[in-house]
Amino acid sequence: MSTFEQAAGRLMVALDYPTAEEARGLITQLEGIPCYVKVGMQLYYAVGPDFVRELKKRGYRVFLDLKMHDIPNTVRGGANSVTRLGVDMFNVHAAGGLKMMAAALAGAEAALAGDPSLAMPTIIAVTQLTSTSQETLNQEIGIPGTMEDAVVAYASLAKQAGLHGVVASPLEVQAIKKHCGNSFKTVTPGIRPAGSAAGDQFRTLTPGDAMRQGTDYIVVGRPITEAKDPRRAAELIIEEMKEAW
Ligand SMILES: O=C(O)c1cc(=O)[nH]c(=O)n1[C@@H]1O[C@H](COP(=O)(O)O)[C@@H](O)[C@H]1O
Repeated sequence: MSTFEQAAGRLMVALDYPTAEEARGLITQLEGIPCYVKVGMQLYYAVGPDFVRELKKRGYRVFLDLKMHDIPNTVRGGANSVTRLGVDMFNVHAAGGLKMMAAALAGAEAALAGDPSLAMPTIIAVTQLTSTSQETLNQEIGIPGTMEDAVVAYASLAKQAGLHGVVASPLEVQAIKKHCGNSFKTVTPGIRPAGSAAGDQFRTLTPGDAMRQGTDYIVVGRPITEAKDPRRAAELIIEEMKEAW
């Protein structure tokens, strides 16, 4: 059985806000809970790298979720910049291909070579967004076959590129671990505590069920940020994770 702190360390709270003030408001409410925080495009495009530096100064582990997807040279540069910023984790789209993912790793390595005080961030690839259904995958995106096969194929490619793990739904965790090994990290959004609205998420599980699938981290946004009492909502999620350990 895990402790509350151990379980909290595997929760990533999505700071999906338009201003630093609102993000700080949530952080203040979650004070003392040793969770990861995720800065995504809404907050980063509004407030930029200074807010990430502020989070690092305050001792948070930061997942910078910018989902890079561009030509290899551009992604190498982007990965270099975010590594120099000192983030603990960042992501790219696996759909960018092997060379693009390898370029992300090379960009991070170049940053480390230039500044030995930096640590290698965990670099992960988005396989298929958790808002994507089987039907959307086949009919709109144009990838045939099952969602699980598509996710596993991208995960295998990410591993081949030297990345450290993937973003996927909790429903695919077991297949990813089976094909890529247990130490290959899975970061799973699409988390919905029982009774909470799915919203635009399609491939979902509860926090407890996601942990039982063997995921490394769960990502939670609105079930915490839109709760009447966000601290209580986060505590209940961590308790559920802890029970399922
Ligand atoms: O890379 C991500 O973090 C991500 C990938 C994915 O496939 N699905 C997904 O929901 N996310 C992010 O995870 C968070 C989920 O938020 P909620 O749906 O509000 O819990 C959002 O910040 C999304 O941008």
